[in-house]
Amino acid sequence: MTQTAERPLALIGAGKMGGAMLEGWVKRGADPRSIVVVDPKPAPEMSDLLARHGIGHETALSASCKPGILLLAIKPQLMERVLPTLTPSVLPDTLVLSIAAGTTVATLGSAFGDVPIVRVMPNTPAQVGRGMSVAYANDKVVDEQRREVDLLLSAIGMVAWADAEDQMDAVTAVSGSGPAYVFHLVEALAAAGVKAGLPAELARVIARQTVVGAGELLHQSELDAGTLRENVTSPNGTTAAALSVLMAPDGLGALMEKAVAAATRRSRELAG
Ligand SMILES: NC(=O)C1=CN([C@@H]2O[C@H](COP(=O)(O)OP(=O)(O)OC[C@H]3O[C@@H](n4cnc5c(N)ncnc54)[C@H](O)[C@@H]3O)[C@@H](O)[C@H]2O)C=CC1
Ligand SMILES: O=C(O)[C@@H]1CCC=N1
Repeated sequence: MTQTAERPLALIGAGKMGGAMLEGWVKRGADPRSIVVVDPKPAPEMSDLLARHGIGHETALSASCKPGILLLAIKPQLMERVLPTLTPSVLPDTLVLSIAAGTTVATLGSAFGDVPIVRVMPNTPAQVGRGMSVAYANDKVVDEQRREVDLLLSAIGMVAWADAEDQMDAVTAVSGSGPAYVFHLVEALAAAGVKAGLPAELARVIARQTVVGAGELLHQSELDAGTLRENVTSPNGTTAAALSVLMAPDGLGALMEKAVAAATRRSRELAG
């Protein structure tokens, strides 16, 4: 991170997502003096992390603090109330980053004026350095600032750039919310194992480890997901029997399409 004690990164909201990003940066050795956390009510684990690493914490951003980067990680519904309180701290060269679902560049611009703004949609695996972040920049963002954002986000996972702001709603639905779908898959697989006759604890352990192992294999392998799926599937075997259900016209594909469409719609609604 290139932020300094004089122009720190101010993290506004150290909850589940802002906290996951912070934890990712701390694990990568970020200089605690270059970060200020603003949260009126951080979770106890977050307060511990801040204390352990000597990261400054305030309940409101002090007027004297002029962050180099202002990272907004509060709920979209709070933006209208909180943004005006931050305006005095934003200088013309402050880079405003927002991870809020739905909150548009126009909304941020109406609070802060003609400043560089980047919307970022991260996800919680950032906490362990395996995040997926997609960024969209307004036309005030210069190449050096794009590199700065790349550097910041690549420290906690992969980074991609969207070239149109309206793509951010579908991005939110796929990668922002996506970890929840995978965690639900673990829950559903374990529940199905119980229905098939397994003790609950054994079903929980094997469902979890199967997703962990498949994710790690996907991570380490050069093969795409379809090929890795085929490698499990013996002709006329057990996997083929299951996939004939999951890949039926009304199977997982159709369900996923409906789920992603619902999340995309909700992201658009949050824009107001
Ligand atoms: N949870 C996730 O997986 C993801 C969340 N997001 C976005 O991140 C944002 C935060 O979501 P979560 O972390 O899940 O919510 P959260 O509720 O866990 O965290 C929000 C934090 O903001 C703090 N806060 C409330 N008022 C504040 C104020 N005036 N100033 C500073 N901090 C304040 C709260 O105390 C809380 O710690 C949302 O806009 C959401 O759309 C984006 C990607 C993924
Ligand atoms: O559920 C939400 O609205 C946020 C945005 C993406 C993940 N969590």
